[in-house]
Amino acid sequence: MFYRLRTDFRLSIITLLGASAVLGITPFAVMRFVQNDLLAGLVDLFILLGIVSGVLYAWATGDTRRSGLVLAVIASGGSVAVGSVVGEAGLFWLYPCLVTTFFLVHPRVAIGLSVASVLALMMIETAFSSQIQMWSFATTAVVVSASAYVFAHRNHSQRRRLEHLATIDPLTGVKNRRSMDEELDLAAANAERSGLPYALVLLDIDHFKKINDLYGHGVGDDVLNDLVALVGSHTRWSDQLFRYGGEEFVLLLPGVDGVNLRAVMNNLQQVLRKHLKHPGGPVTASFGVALLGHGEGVGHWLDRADHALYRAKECGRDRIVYAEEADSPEPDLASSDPSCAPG
Ligand SMILES: Nc1nc2c(ncn2[C@@H]2O[C@H](COP(=O)(O)OP(=O)(O)OP(=O)(O)O)[C@@H](O)[C@H]2O)c(=O)[nH]1
Repeated sequence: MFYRLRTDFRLSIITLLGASAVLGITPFAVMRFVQNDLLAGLVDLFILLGIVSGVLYAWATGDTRRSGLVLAVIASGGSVAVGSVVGEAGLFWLYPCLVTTFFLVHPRVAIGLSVASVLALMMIETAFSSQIQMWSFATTAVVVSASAYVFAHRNHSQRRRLEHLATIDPLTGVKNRRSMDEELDLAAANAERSGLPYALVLLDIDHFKKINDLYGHGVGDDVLNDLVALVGSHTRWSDQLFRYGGEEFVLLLPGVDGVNLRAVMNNLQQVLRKHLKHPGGPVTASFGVALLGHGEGVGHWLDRADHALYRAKECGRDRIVYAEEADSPEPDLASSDPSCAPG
């Protein structure tokens, strides 16, 4: 529970709104019923039930987008209703609602809801005791909304930047190993559900250390970037490339197997052979390819691709090796005697 609150910002705001509603509105609802003010009591009760249902829905489904919108509408509409039923004492509820709305929905929607709430209250004459009070209320509501907008917008862009930094390899701009783990899990789940074939390619530049040693790290970095650009421009938009570490990459190919997979791999190998270069000549790469087996775990899938890559290196590099089927016995690397078919 605490983990979800720590990692899901919108869920934490929704929960805070729920807790504030229960603690803040319940005493007023009780008081209204005790004072026989049925209408105000029912308004409070409906707002309370609406907010609590929204919070429970968000926790049960994880759909904080939809529940955030519903809660923002309930909170804004509720504060207008309270202001019109109980008059100026109810106006103060709009301020916390204005602020939380900006953290629950997209800023444009929040602006729309805030303007609509303030205008609605201004049109309901019973909400204010004087014109001065009405305009003071409108002005302060605009100031609160503007501040909330700036803060929410900044918070949103910083979170997006952090997410980007956490998932992208800074040198090459492709996704890093962390996002790869997530995407492979998604691929395995999707394969299980839909039966779509998935191929995983471990791609490792040959003798990369020599390139660094001979020409310097800058040239090595350029080779890595060139490789990423070449792979990107010779694969489909649905294929995904990840930097696995150092000079090793993972390419995830959905929807290909059999002859098509071999055609894709041969084409990729030819492209790299032809276009990937360092100042002294061509750069080659070795490939380990594994098709996801039925019900196979991601770790096992990666291991099979890794073993295939190991064999490609053992056989002299610059070649593609296809892993055994997932349900074949594990190749014993220590004693393996790879049959080195031409690459
Ligand atoms: N320029 C550069 N080099 C890197 C980067 N990350 C790792 N390396 C280097 O990549 C080299 C990897 O060397 P090895 O693991 O020996 O692999 P290799 O020389 O390609 O040999 P094989 O894979 O067996 O063909 C090391 O020298 C690392 O310093 C990077 O971001 N930029």
